[in-house]
Amino acid sequence: MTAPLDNAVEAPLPVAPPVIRVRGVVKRFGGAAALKGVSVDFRPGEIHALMGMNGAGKSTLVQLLAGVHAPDAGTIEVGGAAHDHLTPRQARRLGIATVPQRRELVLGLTVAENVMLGALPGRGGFVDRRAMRATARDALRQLGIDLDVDRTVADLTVPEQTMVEVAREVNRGGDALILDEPTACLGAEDAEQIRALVRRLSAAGKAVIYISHHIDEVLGLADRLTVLRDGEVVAGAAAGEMDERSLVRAMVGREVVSVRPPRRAPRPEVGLALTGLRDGRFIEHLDVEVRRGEIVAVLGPAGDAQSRLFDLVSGRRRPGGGAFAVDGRAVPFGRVGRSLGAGLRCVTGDRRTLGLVPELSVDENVMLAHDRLHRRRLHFPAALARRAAPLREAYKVRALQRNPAVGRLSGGNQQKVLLAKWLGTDPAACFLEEPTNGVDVAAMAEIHALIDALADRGVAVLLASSSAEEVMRLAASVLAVRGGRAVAGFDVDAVTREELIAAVLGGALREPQPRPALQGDPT
Ligand SMILES: Nc1ncnc2c1ncn2[C@@H]1O[C@H](COP(=O)(O)OP(=O)(O)OP(=O)(O)O)[C@@H](O)[C@H]1O
Repeated sequence: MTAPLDNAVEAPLPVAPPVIRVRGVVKRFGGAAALKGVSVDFRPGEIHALMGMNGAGKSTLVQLLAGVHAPDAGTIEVGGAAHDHLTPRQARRLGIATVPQRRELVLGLTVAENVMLGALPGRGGFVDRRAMRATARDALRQLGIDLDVDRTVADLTVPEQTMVEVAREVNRGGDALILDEPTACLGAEDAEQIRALVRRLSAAGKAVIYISHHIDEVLGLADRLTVLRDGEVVAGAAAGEMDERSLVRAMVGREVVSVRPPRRAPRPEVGLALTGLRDGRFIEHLDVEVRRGEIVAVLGPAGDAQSRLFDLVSGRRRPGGGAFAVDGRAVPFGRVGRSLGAGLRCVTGDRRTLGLVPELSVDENVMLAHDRLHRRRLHFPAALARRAAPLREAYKVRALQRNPAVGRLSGGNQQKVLLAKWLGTDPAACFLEEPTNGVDVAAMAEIHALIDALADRGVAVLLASSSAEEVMRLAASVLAVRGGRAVAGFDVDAVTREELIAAVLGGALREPQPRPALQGDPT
């Protein structure tokens, strides 16, 4: 997007003045600073990536821009006027629009109605549907989005829904668009559609503020990078001036190396067995056997069988047929208590709605499963804190306050709480759905090491993932699924990443995550 910088040879190209200038902003939560004097400029026509580890302050910064929080010090200058804080309404009026990770659309309404939400054209007290459809069509066309405006939003794919939301924000006058991990959990093709839209936004002169943990993606997309660490800007550069290594170093403060331990021979006992599993729609037929001490992966395109498998194995839904057993004992489907009693722990990939209770504290969430299993009802805060402390430490849960509501943690730290909650309960077998969703490069290496340690302790680990890198890092064998049916089985040491991707669906797997350098001897 921007011309390569070669200041030594040529005079720098004129750069557009910033649409937003952030100067020295400080934000404290309960006395602890999430942002410690951050200054950064966002320019029109520029894709500006905000990078940083979990809890670095990225979301807090964009929340100040969107008027969700007020800074404790510093200013936000928009279009030349300085503000010591913005309200959400002001931010929107000034053209700052946010497209959060979770879609904010009315699913039962059409594309046109959603694009025009809040600005429906009226005639004689009625909505002028013709004008509404025409304006929506035009708004989509201007962004190069090819969608039928009469379709119901519930029927759209996830990337199509993201596009509708972006179109709505631009139609409402958004000049600076904040996109928070818009490609998280998307397959490669869907993610590319979103990136193409982002490029069109910047070509149309919009300032794009892009939060992502995907290093490859950011290096290929962004014009400018700002790295936050512990609430401070530690690097700011044109994208061409940083590579994967310098970016990881800036984010983490050191190199990140993931050590893959030699794979131990699993024990002979089968810890978890799924036989002939089918649910009529997402899973056609699945047989999987995981021995104690083994990690077996089910690799499929993002959104394919993984979450349905979680629903079936965890007891949320009953399948159309099949059987499952833990440690050789049959467990009835749909009976959460029975499968917990048998020693199976299932960790959802949807921490927000299924995994955690956002209003409860970190300690309460960490101990929730434990206390349920041991039928504990009384919670004396000091005792709870004492019991939660070793798990918080093992899973490196970081928060500004000692024990905030879990909903206040950064996304990656919420993921660590979820893993601690279930895996700290001494499982015989576990099912992990996308366990490193939204975590940073360092946390990913730590979580992978914790999963290795589970297998070392003899736990049977079934991993459902849409990341070829992740399954190659963790599993000994991989079952590739496509359309809910197992299409091939692989020994990880005898397959390449490309072969895995080809088996699943020619590139529809999750985007490569930040990749810690790998050390170790996969025997
Ligand atoms: N409302 C809040 N109350 C208390 N602490 C908060 C609140 N919002 C954020 N924090 C804390 O501020 C710090 C920065 O969080 P933030 O969500 O900005 O990080 P992030 O860089 O977006 O991380 P991630 O990549 O995990 O999403 C974290 O320690 C978080 O727990």
